[in-house]
Amino acid sequence: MASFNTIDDLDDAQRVLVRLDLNSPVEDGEAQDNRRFSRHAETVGELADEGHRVVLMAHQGRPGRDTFVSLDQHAGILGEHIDREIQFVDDIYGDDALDAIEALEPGEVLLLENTRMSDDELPEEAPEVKADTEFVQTLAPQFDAYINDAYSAAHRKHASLVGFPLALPAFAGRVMETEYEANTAIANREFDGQVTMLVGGTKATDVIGVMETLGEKIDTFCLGGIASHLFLRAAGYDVGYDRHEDLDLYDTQWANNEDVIRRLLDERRDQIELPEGLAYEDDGERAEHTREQLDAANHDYMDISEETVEKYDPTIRNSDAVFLKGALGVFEEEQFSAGTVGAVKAIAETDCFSVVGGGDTSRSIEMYGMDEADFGHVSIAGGAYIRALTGDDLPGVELLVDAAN
Ligand SMILES: Nc1ncnc2c1ncn2[C@@H]1O[C@H](COP(=O)(O)OP(=O)(O)OP(=O)(O)O)[C@@H](O)[C@H]1O
Ligand SMILES: O=C(O)[C@H](O)COP(=O)(O)O
Repeated sequence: MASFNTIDDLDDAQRVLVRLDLNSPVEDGEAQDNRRFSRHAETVGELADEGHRVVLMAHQGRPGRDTFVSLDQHAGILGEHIDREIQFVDDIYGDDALDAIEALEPGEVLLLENTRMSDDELPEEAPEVKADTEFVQTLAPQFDAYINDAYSAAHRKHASLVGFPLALPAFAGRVMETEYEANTAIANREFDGQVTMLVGGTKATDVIGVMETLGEKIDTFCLGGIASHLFLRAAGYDVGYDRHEDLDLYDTQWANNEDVIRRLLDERRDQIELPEGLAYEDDGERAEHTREQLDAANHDYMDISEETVEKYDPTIRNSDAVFLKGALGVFEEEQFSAGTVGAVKAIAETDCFSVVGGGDTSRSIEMYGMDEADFGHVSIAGGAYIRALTGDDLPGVELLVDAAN
């Protein structure tokens, strides 16, 4: 097990810069509370109680998406979880941010604006390049220590994740510690019987990219969400194309993954279960198309069909281990929840080891009245947890380990 320094190793009364992952669902412009807030509250509360001056960084959404919003609401939500005021400044490393940081008293907490509003945060680049950005070079001198608590974003090489560990003494927060331990232990575990992975969500690139490596470990992949549409497109069905100019869900991910999808269908076809059909909205009601009826130009497909739910059910129930990454449909709308809820309920009712991962996907457990105790591990990480399953290092974690050595 790799070792890094944790907040137990911090000196007293430090000025600390803490990277959280508060990336949340946004409905009608409003950030929704979710378990990322309650989990990070432990780290933030502890640092404030210890008398450190605490400055928080986090991202929200991706530029161009409707989830790409300010973090002003996040400060209030996190504050409720730690029962303490969290100040917010709509700036990242300009004068307003520096003044607010300077004015902090011991035990006070300040949240900076969405890191992805700085051009220096994205794209993914080497840590040395990120450490040299104005973002890191301006903020780092204001602090004694950098704490990374964002395990669920540790697979990204963004400035706030990989730049600061080269510029400041670096430590792991409580969420980083517990998620890293749980996910690494799971990645190293051997399972005897049937191992199934349910793959869905919108971030098809994250899941398809690791399916080839995981193909040695996983017996069956059951597909839903955007990944399933791209596999159906490769199989010749009329789905998996962008039809809204402002929403790039399919075509870029298709271009980035077409070769892998075709290779997987060629070499691992017997391990991959695809939807028999998909559901869409017709006059406010749920309606379904079989694969042959799919018609991408005229419909948004929001869930796997009922027949697909029935097909995946015995695969799940006959498994000794089940991993879920990404919702199988838009479960936030009840009429498109059948795929995700059907799968999650089957996992909960089966005597198997299970992991439900993903910031959004893990919300389906509370939303549909299920009990977290019925799952082996509920991770607030999605992309990072399946990357960890492949045994590959996560850049954000690697840098913490390097810092400790
Ligand atoms: N057919 C679909 N069309 C549009 N959205 C979908 C579809 N199927 C699933 N989704 C959405 O996918 C979202 C969850 O997947 P996402 O890829 O964002 O992963 P996540 O669980 O948040 O993991 P991570 O932590 O990696 O972001 C859900 O909010 C759900 O509404
Ligand atoms: O929600 C997540 O998985 C992390 O916050 C990373 O977000 P990203 O996939 O937009 O980089």
